[in-house]
Amino acid sequence: MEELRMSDAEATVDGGTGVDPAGNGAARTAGDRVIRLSDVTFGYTAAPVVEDVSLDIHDGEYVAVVGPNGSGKSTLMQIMLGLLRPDDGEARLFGEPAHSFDDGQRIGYVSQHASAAKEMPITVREVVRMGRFPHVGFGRLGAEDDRIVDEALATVGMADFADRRITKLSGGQRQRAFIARALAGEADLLVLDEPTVGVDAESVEAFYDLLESLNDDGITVLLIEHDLGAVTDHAERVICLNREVYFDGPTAEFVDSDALARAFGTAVGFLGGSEKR
Ligand SMILES: Nc1ncnc2c1ncn2[C@@H]1O[C@H](COP(=O)(O)OP(=O)(O)OP(=O)(O)O)[C@@H](O)[C@H]1O
Repeated sequence: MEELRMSDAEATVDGGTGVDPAGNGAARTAGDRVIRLSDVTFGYTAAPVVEDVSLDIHDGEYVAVVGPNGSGKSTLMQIMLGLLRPDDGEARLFGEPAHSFDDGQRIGYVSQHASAAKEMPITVREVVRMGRFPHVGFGRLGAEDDRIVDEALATVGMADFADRRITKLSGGQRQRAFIARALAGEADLLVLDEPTVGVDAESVEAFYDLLESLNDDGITVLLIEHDLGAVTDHAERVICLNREVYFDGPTAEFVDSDALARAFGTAVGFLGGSEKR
């Protein structure tokens, strides 16, 4: 899937109950809810691949979605972002029905497939400048936009690579460039679908350190991840999915639970550090 950019609308929040099934963010209010799924069921055919999922994700959280291959993680993500509409139940994004949400500047999307931009003969700076396009329409970028682009490049440690072609970067550098594009767009929700597939181990660590520091700065991070070590090292909350939600709560509790084994239908142990399973 391509990077997702939506347009500009004042975020509204529902006046919901603030119910927090995961027990996360108990002190938070309904006002800072980013995503709400209520009894969501979806199937590409008659058989559901996501069934009866209810959860809230709040502003500033760092949430990882884990589960076996084909367990519905990407589908769930697309429902959250309004790209797929539930057959039953409701998905809300920044308080609006997800399918009609159109605020491109609020969401940055990075996947292992990254973007068609990675094949294009353009520089890192040009990729990052794309993040400003929703802000200036078809107009030209001004000095303030360039300042924001430079700041985004510096934040992800890519200032020295600004004039390098995106095709000449390593996988980890390329993902940093796409994060910078999201930052330049002033996204406050970063959605990442297995962003480090094909990225070398050292860069993976640095990449997760970067995500953590962005999260510390207040950006909400929602991550689909196969690397359970990265999840346990970095995410504060885990949603374990296999069609249904098997676990939704703090990472430390997930590690001690049998949710993973139940979701995978087999005994699965945690691997340390950033080892892959
Ligand atoms: N566009 C589609 N049309 C029909 N079936 C689909 C489509 N996309 C996914 N599926 C099926 O839906 C199920 C869930 O797929 P999904 O990609 O959401 O799982 P996932 O957990 O993200 O998988 P992976 O970890 O392998 O990427 C799978 O059985 C998959 O084959």
